[in-house]
Amino acid sequence: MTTFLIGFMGSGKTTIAKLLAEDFIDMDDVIVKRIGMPISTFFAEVGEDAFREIESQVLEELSQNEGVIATGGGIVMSEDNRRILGNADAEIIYLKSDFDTLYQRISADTTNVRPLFIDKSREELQEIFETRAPLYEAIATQIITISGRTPEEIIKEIRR
Ligand SMILES: Nc1ncnc2c1ncn2[C@@H]1O[C@H](COP(=O)(O)OP(=O)(O)OP(=O)(O)O)[C@@H](O)[C@H]1O
Ligand SMILES: O=C(O)C1=C[C@@H](O)[C@@H](O)[C@H](O)C1
Ligand SMILES: [Mg+2]
Repeated sequence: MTTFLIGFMGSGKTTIAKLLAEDFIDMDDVIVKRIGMPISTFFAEVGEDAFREIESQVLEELSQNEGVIATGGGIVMSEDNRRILGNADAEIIYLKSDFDTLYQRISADTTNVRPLFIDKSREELQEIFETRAPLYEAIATQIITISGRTPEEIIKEIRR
């Protein structure tokens, strides 16, 4: 069985995946290895479109895998990606949150500076969030509200 974690930047996909399975796969890490540079550098030097193509390719490959997979926050933007996720015999867990919580976390996370955080204003990022939110909801098989809850509380609910 495959478990995909989906959700906006900062929703805790990587954090929760790590707690669910030691040998989890983080799509962003797979992509960083493949492109040989940080995602923010790739966005600046090659562009977001090229990133999205690689992201789709990686998703296609990983959809054959077993185990826990943390996806990139933008995975739901492509119809192809949504089809791959929908066709995979997989659990798709949406880590749902309000925008303010996410923005606070993204701003505070100095170890992982997201390219969209650098490039966009708060208002632009909120617009992206509002476009994506219904897409995450639509493909999820389980929706977990994460605001105000610890990672331990969240994995307890996922396992229940
Ligand atoms: N339940 C939680 N409560 C408080 N802080 C959390 C929680 N889950 C994650 N965090 C913190 O929020 C930040 C973002 O978490 P994480 O990197 O796991 O998100 P992500 O969904 O993988 O983001 P991205 O899509 O950018 O990869 C980190 O600093 C992490 O420590
Ligand atoms: O939300 C997004 O569009 C992104 C989220 C990250 O996981 C990375 O995949 C990248 O920074 C793009
Ligand atoms: Mg992550």
